[in-house]
Amino acid sequence: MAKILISGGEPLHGEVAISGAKNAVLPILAACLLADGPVTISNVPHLHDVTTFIELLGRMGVQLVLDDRMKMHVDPRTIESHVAPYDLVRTMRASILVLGPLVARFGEAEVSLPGGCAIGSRPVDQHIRGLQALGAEVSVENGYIKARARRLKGARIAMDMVTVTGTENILMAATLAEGTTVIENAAQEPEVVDLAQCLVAMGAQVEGIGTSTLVVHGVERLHGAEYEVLPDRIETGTFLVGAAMTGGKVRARGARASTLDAVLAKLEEAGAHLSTGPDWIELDMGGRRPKAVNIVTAPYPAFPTDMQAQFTALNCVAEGVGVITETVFENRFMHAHELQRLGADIRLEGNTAIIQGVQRMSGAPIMATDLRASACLVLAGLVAQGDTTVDRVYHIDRGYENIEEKLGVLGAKIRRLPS
Ligand SMILES: CC(=O)N[C@H]1[C@@H](OP(=O)(O)OP(=O)(O)OC[C@H]2O[C@@H](n3ccc(=O)[nH]c3=O)[C@H](O)[C@@H]2O)O[C@H](CO)[C@@H](O)[C@@H]1O
Ligand SMILES: C=C(OP(=O)(O)O)C(=O)O
Repeated sequence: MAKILISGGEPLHGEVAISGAKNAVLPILAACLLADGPVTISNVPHLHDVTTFIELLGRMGVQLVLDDRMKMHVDPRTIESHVAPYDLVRTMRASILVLGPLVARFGEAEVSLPGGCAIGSRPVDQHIRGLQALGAEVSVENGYIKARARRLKGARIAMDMVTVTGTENILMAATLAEGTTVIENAAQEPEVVDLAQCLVAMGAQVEGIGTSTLVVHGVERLHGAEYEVLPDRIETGTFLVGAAMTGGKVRARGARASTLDAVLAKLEEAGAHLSTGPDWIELDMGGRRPKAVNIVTAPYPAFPTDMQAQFTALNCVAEGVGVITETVFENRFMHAHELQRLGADIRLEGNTAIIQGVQRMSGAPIMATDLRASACLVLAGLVAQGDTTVDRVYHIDRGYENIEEKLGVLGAKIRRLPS
């Protein structure tokens, strides 16, 4: 298994280009199943999850071509299978996003249950309940969700909790339903907004985009379109935290500050000087040590759970005590044990981590357990004295494009060790 080796101690300095958002491009690729013509997607990030999604759509018969300008041309007209098999779904939860589009457009879908993963049990009951409310017959047999419907019918659906992919699945399904669907307690994440805007570009009628109530007036058909994926706010936040932890100065180019309010507020609280423009964010730490910050994760617009691990790493070397409370996933502190191996002072109490910042951490071999945990460990390696090797970095390739190259350009001493 490939590892990443980091020799800590170099402040990050310079400019880094932000890629398209993983959590936006995946639902947008799923939305292509709804169209009756080709869709062209630009700003597609080169990520392992994107490759897996392309393989999934390809197995269904969808034609996908990446041109020399990094635009993805998706032609769903050749689809011949409505099955998402276990071997692909198990490697990527987002595969569940084909469920709504398949049943809405083709009247049937068979999608493997994604199952639990490292950060929590992650059930899909809300996806199933929402489709049933739209009139689909849904059963779970032999590990597969099987859904059927002649044509979905609009309904009022109140989600029991805010779920990002749950909202996305129901939103996509509702675009081709007969009549109007109201989704209450909908997720407001920027990636949900991006998907909704892409659906509108394909001819969908959606009101309330960006609010907790989405109103979808079903249409007979969706057509092909061109759409540019929004920049990745979590990748952006990760580089900014890296700059803050190392006392450096980094400009994230192609970033959208409006999607990062809660994260930028915490970076300012940590002592960073921030400036923003229409498509960039610059963080200047001026060589200072960050101050510890308290964080409570929650659905957007509150602080994102996908940035929790990175701020846990920041608190490890900050001045003072930081308390981090994780309210979205029940098992998202596995990085804490690995950070302790570097000398971090962390006490876990249920869903809370109490972190006493230390003057310095020291390099050690550590192991990534999930995507954002691996990013957090790489950040910790940037400030730990000596060499840190992060094992199981396949997790990081799911969601970060060329992370070691991008950090290398910013001055980090980092390289990938082949397996
Ligand atoms: C591909 C993608 O976009 N992934 C993101 C998405 O994951 P994902 O969409 O899977 O996460 P959800 O928003 O659905 O999960 C939020 C909470 O709701 C629970 N839940 C969810 C659905 C359901 O049917 N039943 C249920 O109980 C989950 O277990 C969790 O505790 O949002 C998460 C929360 O912002 C992010 O961390 C992930 O990066
Ligand atoms: C948890 C994440 O992704 P996924 O939902 O695909 O597992 C993430 O992006 O941090």
